[in-house]
Amino acid sequence: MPPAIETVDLVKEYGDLRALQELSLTVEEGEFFGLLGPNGAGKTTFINTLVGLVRKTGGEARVFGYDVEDEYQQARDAIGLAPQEFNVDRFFPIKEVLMHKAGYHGIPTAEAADRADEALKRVGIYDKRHERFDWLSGGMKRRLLLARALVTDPDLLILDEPTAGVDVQLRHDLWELVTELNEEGTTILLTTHYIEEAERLCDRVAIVNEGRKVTVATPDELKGRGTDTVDVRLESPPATAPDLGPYAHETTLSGDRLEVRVDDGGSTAPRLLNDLEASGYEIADLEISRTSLEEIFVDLTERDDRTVTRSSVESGDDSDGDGGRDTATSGEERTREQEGVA
Ligand SMILES: Nc1ncnc2c1ncn2[C@@H]1O[C@H](COP(=O)(O)OP(=O)(O)OP(=O)(O)O)[C@@H](O)[C@H]1O
Repeated sequence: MPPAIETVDLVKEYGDLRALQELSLTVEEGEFFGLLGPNGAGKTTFINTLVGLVRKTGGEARVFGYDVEDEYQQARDAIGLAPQEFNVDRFFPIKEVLMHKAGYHGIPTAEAADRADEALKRVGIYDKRHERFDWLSGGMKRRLLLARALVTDPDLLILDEPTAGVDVQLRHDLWELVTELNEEGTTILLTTHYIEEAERLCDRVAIVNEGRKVTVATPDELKGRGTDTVDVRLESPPATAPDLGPYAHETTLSGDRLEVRVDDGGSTAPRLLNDLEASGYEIADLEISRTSLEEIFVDLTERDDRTVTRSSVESGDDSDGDGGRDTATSGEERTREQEGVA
């Protein structure tokens, strides 16, 4: 079976701007894969290339072995996309929105109606099926985007910041639902600013920055690359920080607290304690803090205007809007988007 997503040296230029720079990524079938990166890193461009909303400038992109341009329909039929922006026809009852979507993918009307009901039940807004999109709350709109992505029963579900701006309850509901879908065999590509979300859900994550792949790893591997801090409280602190072995990358003493940066806090702490005790220090307390994925992410993508959020605080990125973007979008790209084919 070919990979769910395979890109080789993928390039996208918008005029002078290289939004994707030789980006090669492989997502295996059945994976829950996270795409992380600061604002403007190229995540949405990557997704839009896969679903045919953006025409690549160079390189290759395949979905389950189908070339996203030469075999557009086969590739597109395998994907369910819940986009970042609400690109939904506002004037139709939401059940019809879902039926139209199924229709684009060649699903007959009666079956489309059943699938629409099923998808709306699955995301928990079946009782709203006769209402228009505009009348839904923000959280329900997010649920609807997911239902629309599910109505074609896709093998690859792409979620572009699905929990941006939703409340904690809905975030947890969505996490549960996408975990279930993944367990049922759906491959998932998720972009998110919430590090906690990637850590909790993803088998592997790719960190991208300025259109380039920085790294691909499991969340645990990534965390393993950071340094931990062992925080020791000393009974009778010395005037200056003690000299420790080369395992201590940095040693800072403030009052009775000695902070030591090491590669792996769990395995280094006993040695550190021994060394301190052998030098005559009495230890009152010890605490190890692991580097968070967020810190690693920031290290890897360091920029002045980065936007990374850890909690349920809105990242504010929704406001980057569409202003000016369409100028670089071809007529065909725009038409597909407006038709809700995305
Ligand atoms: N249609 C377009 N025309 C011109 N520039 C564009 C267009 N779409 C995206 N860009 C630019 O390409 C770069 C990558 O944008 P993209 O939206 O893919 O990033 P992103 O990682 O999804 O960001 P965010 O996290 O803010 O959604 C940015 O510099 C953006 O301004």
